[in-house]
Amino acid sequence: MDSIVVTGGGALNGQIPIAGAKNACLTLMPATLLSEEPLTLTNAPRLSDIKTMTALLESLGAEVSALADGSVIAMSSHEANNPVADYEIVRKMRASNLVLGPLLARHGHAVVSMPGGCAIGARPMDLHIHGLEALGAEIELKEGYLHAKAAKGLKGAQIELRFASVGATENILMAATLAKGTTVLKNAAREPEIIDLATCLRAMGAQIEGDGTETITIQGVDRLHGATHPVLPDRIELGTYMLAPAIAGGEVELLGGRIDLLTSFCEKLDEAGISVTETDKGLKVARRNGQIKAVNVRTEVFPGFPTDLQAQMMALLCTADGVSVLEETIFENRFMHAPELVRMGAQIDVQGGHATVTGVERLKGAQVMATDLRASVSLILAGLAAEGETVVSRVYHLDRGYEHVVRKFQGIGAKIERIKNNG
Ligand SMILES: CC(=O)N[C@H]1[C@@H](OP(=O)(O)OP(=O)(O)OC[C@H]2O[C@@H](n3ccc(=O)[nH]c3=O)[C@H](O)[C@@H]2O)O[C@H](CO)[C@@H](O)[C@@H]1O
Ligand SMILES: C=C(OP(=O)(O)O)C(=O)O
Repeated sequence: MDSIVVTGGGALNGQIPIAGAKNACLTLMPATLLSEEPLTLTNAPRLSDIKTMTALLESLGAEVSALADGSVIAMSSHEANNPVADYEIVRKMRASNLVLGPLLARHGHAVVSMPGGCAIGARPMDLHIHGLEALGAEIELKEGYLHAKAAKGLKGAQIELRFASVGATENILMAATLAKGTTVLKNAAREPEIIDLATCLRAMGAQIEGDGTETITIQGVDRLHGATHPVLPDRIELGTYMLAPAIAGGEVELLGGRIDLLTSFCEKLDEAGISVTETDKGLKVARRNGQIKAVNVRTEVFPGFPTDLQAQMMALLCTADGVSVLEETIFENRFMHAPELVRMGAQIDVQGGHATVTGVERLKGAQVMATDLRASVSLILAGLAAEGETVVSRVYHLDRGYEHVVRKFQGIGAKIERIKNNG
C-alpha cells in the first residue's frame, strides 16, 4: 500500500486548479440510465470513485468512455438492459446506491445490492426506500439486495423527507423525472450538487423547479434526451486546499473557486483570522496576521458548515490560539482523524459528537494512518505545518476524492511525495 511523506515547514505560495466535484459527478453519471441518448459530462474529476462508477454502469450494459485524459466522460445507455447492481461493485463505494432510482424509472424494476455501512457511520437507505415507495415502487430486501419493482410504472407523489439526505434527494429526483404526474419533494437537500443534477436533468428535457430550496417540484415526462453538461467545481477539494496556506502560511489562489459554494466555511475562516478574497480567476487565501484564532464549528446540511470539511478544519484548529469545539451532527463516527492528530502532538478530547481541540504551538511529524477520505487529507494538511516528517499510510482513500493530490500540493511548494509500495 502506498504512503505519502510530508515534510513540514515553509510557507506555501502559488495556484491550484480546482477539479470537477466528485459528489456531483457520482450522481450525474447514473443519470445516463434515464435516457437512451448519450450523456456527456465535461470537467469530470480523475478519481478512483469515478472509475468505480464507470465499472458499475458498464456492468449494467451502458457504454462509458473517458476522453481528454479522463476530464470528459461520454456515456450511452442505449444498450443498458441489466437492472442488477452487483454486490462486488456496490460494496466498493456507497454512492453506487444512486443507480437505484434511475434503474427503477427505466426498467420498472431494479435489483441493487445494499451498500452497507462505512467507517464514518451506518448510513442506512430508509429515506431512499420510503421515497421510491411513495412513487409506487414495491421494495423488498432479499439476501442483501434491494429488489424494487413498479409494475405499473412510477407515479408522482407528495414526499417529505425526515432528514434532508443528499443521496435520497438525488435518487427520488432522478426517478421522478420519468414518473407519471407531479412529484413534490419536501425537506429536500439543498446542496450545490443537487442543483447541478437538476440542471443536467433539465438539459435532458426534465421539468424540475425549486432545486436549491427545500421544496423541489418535478413534472414527469415520457422520455429524456441526450445532453452535454459541465460538472460543477468541487467545493470540498476547494475548501481543503484553502486550508493549506491557512495552516502553513503563504498565499494560494484557487483557480475556479467560488465563495457561494462555501459561505459558512469562509465565515469560519474569517473568524479564525484567514482572509479569502475573490479574484478574476477564483479565490485567494492567506492568513491576516500570524496567529490562527480558535473557533467553534458545527457541521450542518447546506448552507451550513460541510461535514466533508470537518476533519481538515480540525487540522487547522490544532495550532489555533485557544480552545475550539467541533460538533459533528451529520455522521455518528466522523472523528477518526482525532487520535491520529493526537499522535502528532495535538490536544483533542472527543466526547460523543463533540471534539474539543486545545491549540498547541506546533505539531510534530509522526507515522499516521488514513481511515477515510477526508481524514487522510487532514493528516497531510497537519503534516504541512508540523515539525519534521509525517508519513501517512493507506492513502488509497485519498485517490477516491483528490486528483493529482501530490502534484497539486507540490505546485504550491509543499515538500510532499508518494512512496510506492508494491508489496
Ligand atoms: C457521494 C456523495 O454525494 N456523498 C456525500 C453525501 O452522502 P450521502 O448522500 O450518503 O449523505 P446523506 O445526506 O444521505 O446522509 C446524511 C445523514 O442522513 C442519514 N441517512 C441517509 C439516508 C437514509 O436513507 N437514511 C439516513 O438516516 C445518514 O446516515 C447520515 O447520517 O452527502 C453527505 C452529507 O453532506 C456527504 O458527507 C457525502 O460526501
Ligand atoms: C463521505 C464522502 O463520500 P461518500 O459519500 O462517497 O462516502 C466524502 O466525499 O467525504
